[in-house]
Amino acid sequence: MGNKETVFNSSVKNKKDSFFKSIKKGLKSDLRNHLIQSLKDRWFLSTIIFLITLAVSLLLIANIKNIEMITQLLVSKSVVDVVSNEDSLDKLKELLVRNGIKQSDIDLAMSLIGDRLDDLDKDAFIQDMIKTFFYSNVNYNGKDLYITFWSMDLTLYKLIYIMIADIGGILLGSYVVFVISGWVAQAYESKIRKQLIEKLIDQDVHYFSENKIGELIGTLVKDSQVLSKHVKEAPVNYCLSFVTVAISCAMLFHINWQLALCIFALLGICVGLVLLFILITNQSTKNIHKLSQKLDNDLNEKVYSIRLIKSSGTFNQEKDAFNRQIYEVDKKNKAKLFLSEVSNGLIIGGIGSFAMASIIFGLFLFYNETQSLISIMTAFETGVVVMTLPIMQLRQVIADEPAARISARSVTSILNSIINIEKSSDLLFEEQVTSIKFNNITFKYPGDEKIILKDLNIKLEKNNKYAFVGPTGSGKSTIAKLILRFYDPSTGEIVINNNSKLNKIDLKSWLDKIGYVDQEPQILSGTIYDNIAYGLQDVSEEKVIDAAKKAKLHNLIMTWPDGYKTVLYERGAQLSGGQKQRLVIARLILKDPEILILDEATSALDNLVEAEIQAELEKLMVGRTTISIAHRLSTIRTFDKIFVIEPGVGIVQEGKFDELIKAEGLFKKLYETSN
Ligand SMILES: Nc1ncnc2c1ncn2[C@@H]1O[C@H](COP(=O)(O)OP(=O)(O)OP(=O)(O)O)[C@@H](O)[C@H]1O
Repeated sequence: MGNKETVFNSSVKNKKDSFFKSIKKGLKSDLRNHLIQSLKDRWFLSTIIFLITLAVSLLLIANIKNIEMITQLLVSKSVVDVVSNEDSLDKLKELLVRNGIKQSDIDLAMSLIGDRLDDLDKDAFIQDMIKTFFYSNVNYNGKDLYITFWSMDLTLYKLIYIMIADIGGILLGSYVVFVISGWVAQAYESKIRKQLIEKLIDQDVHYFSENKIGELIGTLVKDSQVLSKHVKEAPVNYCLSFVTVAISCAMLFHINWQLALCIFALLGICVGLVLLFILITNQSTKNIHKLSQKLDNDLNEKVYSIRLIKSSGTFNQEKDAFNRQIYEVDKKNKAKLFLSEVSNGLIIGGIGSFAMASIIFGLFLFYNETQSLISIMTAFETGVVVMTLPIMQLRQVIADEPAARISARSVTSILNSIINIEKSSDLLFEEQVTSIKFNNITFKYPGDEKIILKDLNIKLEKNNKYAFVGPTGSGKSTIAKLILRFYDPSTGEIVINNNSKLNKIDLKSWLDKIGYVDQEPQILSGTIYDNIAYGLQDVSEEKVIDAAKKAKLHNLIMTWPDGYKTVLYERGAQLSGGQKQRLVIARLILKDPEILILDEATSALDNLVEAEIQAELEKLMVGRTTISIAHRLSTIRTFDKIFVIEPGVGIVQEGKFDELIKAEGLFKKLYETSN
């Protein structure tokens, strides 16, 4: 028994702790930081938003007083109407007779006071009657009923004009506030997108292996939008609700504290329950977001590998897999609605029916005080409606908050991600590259224990052609990636011209000297002209055309109706493998780099096209330092030095093609198996 109790107590304690933790976390959330930052960024506009929101709240609240005064004047008007009516006395006599008073008694009474009635100052009588039986603040001057408020004599018509002006002010104020907060949100969304793009472009290559591209794009597109929508709506609505509730609370307590206490106790219960259900649904919102992110990512991946799906005939398999995922998200979303919509129900059904609740409370409290009932209740009704309007508006903001919180977290996690490879430096590399030296390089991919390169010591010199060969996975491409600084070595250093450490020099100034061809030619959607000139500023049209001619691409381009303005599809989908490689070579020719890094540049081509492209590359290699990673050993016959790498061992042979082919070893084996 004691044990059970301890377990129960500790589980209650844990739940309590996690409840308070989630409240604390909520207060310190990334979302809150984003909201504050967005307001700080546009502090002037934010101040205007705050002031106009304050004014709108005051205008809303002014209606409470207005309605109270209008009701008082209307009730008083009925007194004036009755007393001023010439027939009223006769009607009163008829009424008395109908209800059992003798006509003779009435005549006797009238003979006693009848003459005096002619002398009666009717206006003073009406005034007195209203003040005695109804409202002490209502005055009558014989023509109009009015209430003196802040030294103004307010008649019924004046109050109606004020109300119309008030409504106009609320409309205009709300419109202006939402336009301005839209600006603030739009500016923040653009800023966030800009920062995300900058961060992702600056981010290390490794980051894109660790994080899914679909999720990153989702954050860039979807999360920044969700966040900006929240930035647009949350501050205005919270501010409007807070100010309106606070001031109307003061007014309602001033009108009648007992009734106000009942309403605010009810409001407290509803708000508490809404917050509780938001916290309860938080976890399922997170789970759904994760599932949706996975769906986005898979969709992105599958569209990217559509050729694989088409060629493997896995259409139905893929459709089924997606349908399953969509069904799962759908099911979870529907299940979540049971809990999440309780908040909506509470706001619409609970807070929305406060006006009715106030009538019920009012009836109990003022059953025997009819006059109080009419004016207090009318003012109260208005007050409650005014107070609940912004809260109803806040409903959507509250419903969207969990999703906005997750989006804020995704955005923040990208923005706060650490970049290990420093790209900019004061040390610009402007001299010619005479040597690249690998000093005791050991390399492991980040987060991976496997050593890919161990104690690597090599020197690459100007105008020579170097090749790296070896079985698959031996680390050839990794060497190219280290020279391009996709990664920094785990230990050891790469030294340029015997005096500059590669990780200390400005990366752009270094990459300006390198032309890199990947296994998969990198082609962007855009015109063929822009693709050739990619990354270069101020290149003349003549030079672009000249480069295309040298890469044997010009004649093909001229057969297209739009010539150099032809827009390429994504990844150059309408080009053949050979045409893509020629485009990349044209880009290299135009860039005219000192160093060429060719990572299996021709491996995807057939023999005939490969021979043609190889010939273009050979021409390009003249007078440059070339680093080639080659599977086809025939392409490196004329190279100055070939490094042979064995996986897990490192460089096991080096020398010229003719020397290596004669020696017993890995190179000979590779050569024999490739033929
Ligand atoms: N981003 C990465 N994260 C972790 N390991 C990686 C990463 N990229 C490559 N590797 C591993 O590093 C090793 C060397 O890869 P690398 O691409 O350099 O080999 P390679 O010799 O160029 O192979 P191939 O001839 O097949 O292109 C491989 O075992 C590979 O699995």
